[in-house]
Amino acid sequence: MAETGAEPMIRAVDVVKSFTVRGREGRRRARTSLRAVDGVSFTVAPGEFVGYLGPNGAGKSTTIKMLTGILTASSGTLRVCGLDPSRRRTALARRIGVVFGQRTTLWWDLPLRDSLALVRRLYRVDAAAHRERLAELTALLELEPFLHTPVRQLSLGQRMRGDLAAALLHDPELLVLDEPTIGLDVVSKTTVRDFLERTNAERGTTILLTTHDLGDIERLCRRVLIIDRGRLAYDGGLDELRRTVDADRTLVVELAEPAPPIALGGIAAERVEGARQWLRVPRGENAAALVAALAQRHEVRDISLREAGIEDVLAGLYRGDHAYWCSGRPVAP
Ligand SMILES: Nc1ncnc2c1ncn2[C@@H]1O[C@H](COP(=O)(O)OP(=O)(O)OP(=O)(O)O)[C@@H](O)[C@H]1O
Repeated sequence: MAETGAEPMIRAVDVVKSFTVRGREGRRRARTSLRAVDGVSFTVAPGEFVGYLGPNGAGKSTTIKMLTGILTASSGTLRVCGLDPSRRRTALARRIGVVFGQRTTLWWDLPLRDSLALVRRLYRVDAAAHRERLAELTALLELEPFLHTPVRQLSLGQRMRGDLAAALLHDPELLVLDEPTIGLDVVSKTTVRDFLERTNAERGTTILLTTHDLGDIERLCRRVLIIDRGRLAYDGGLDELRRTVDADRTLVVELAEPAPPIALGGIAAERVEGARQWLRVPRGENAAALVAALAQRHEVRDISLREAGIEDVLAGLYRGDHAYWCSGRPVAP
């Protein structure tokens, strides 16, 4: 992370959240303690756009609930905008915006416009400032066509745009998003991503984004934090992550005619479709030598080498393909 002299927007030091889980041990009822977040430390500087990633059940939502004061940490230190979230929840609410993609904070039966007016009162936003900000958000998020529609009649994409407006009406310093593009179609996703990018770049709003959407990650997150089984496993840039993991590449070969699966040394075709074959090139393997050997043995029409995308990198990490991943130690960016 680029450290600045400023106070971090988020500071987490050795944060733990344990839950008591009821289960059975043989025929006995038993209570066990589950560490959903297990000693997580990181900082986020003002103006950063950070992805908070990890497989299902990794501890992302639990972290977000602690950051926003919904849950109290079992131990460790947490400061958001310099405040302890669980003790200063109301003060913090005026300085942050939160959007949960799976549920709305808007009033179900009210038209969107009235819902947003109520948000103004909750956050005690001055009427003139509200008018100005609402006009701006209405234009950016294209809310006009459905401002007078009750929230319950809005499509998912319209509702998400309404929720984003509600979260940003009081011009918060930090925006925390939990799966904001879940279930949205391509056009709505693009609108939401464009909007988030602009909000971060032009207003300097710090954004922490939890998502499983690879498009969100590639498009928006310069830095990612990856959590697995409650532990922080990576903190650094997306490009460094690709390089650190050095995931396998794929050679796509178009032969002159269909042939049985190619086998060259230890490398075999993983997929065959007509004359086209896909070969996984392991890390450290010399792709040029492989191409030369292929050309000697087969009549090749076309060949291309596909670098691992972020999808391959994350899939490898989540599968536990990489040693450091299982150790749970942070990897230096
Ligand atoms: N209130 C709770 N009581 C007991 N266990 C909980 C509670 N909330 C979460 N957990 C457990 O804590 C772990 C982390 O859950 P969390 O919801 O933070 O994961 P997540 O990374 O957000 O997952 P997903 O991507 O599936 O939303 C899981 O094992 C979950 O079952």
